[in-house]
Amino acid sequence: MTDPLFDTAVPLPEGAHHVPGFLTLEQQRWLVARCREWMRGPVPAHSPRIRGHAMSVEMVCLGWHWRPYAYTREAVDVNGRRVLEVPPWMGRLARQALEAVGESDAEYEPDVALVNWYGADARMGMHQDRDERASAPVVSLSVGDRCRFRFGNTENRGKPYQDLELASGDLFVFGGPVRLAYHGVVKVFPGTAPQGCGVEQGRYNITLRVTGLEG
Ligand SMILES: O=C(O)CCC(=O)C(=O)O
Ligand SMILES: [Fe+2]
Repeated sequence: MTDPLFDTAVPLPEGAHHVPGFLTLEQQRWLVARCREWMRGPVPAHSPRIRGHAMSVEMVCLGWHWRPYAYTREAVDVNGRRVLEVPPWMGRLARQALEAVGESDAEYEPDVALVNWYGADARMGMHQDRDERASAPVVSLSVGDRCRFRFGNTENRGKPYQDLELASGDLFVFGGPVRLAYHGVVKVFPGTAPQGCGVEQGRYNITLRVTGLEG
């Protein structure tokens, strides 16, 4: 189980917020069903390749297709199809998320969602979300197994960083002064997904962002 002291011992920097249990189990199940649909197509889930190496996550994108390191409307590195739009309910959910962390923004309209699937051995190296031109916050939702999430500094991949656990239903937001903080997923803890979340084993993460791109 997550020790509540684990997260509260060191406060997160200004602009970063963690809300455990933001999504109900019912919302989690519903989101998982949508993720599974999106992963079937029109652009199937794939593992993006970075300098010749496939990432360990499987990803599907809505709104814009991300590949290292650019956004396009068509999945040029998969099957060339145009990605699905970000559904309006995701925008509403993102605005609720910002409200929940005290960063209400009625204008927040994410135009891209990256949906990542982590199997038992998947992880994500320290990186910045920096292919967006807009400075709006990133809204991240997790469902399934718990993971160790590393939230670092804006300068480099190394220390100082904070490790926290993201569990099923958790919300994480980073914006403002830490919008470009390095972050990554160090480890997924297999078999820790709660009953009823829609996932037996593995982890979904959805990040909602504003690209600031046109076209
Ligand atoms: O899985 C996570 O919690 C983080 C995902 C992430 O950093 C990304 O998609 O850029
Ligand atoms: Fe990221």
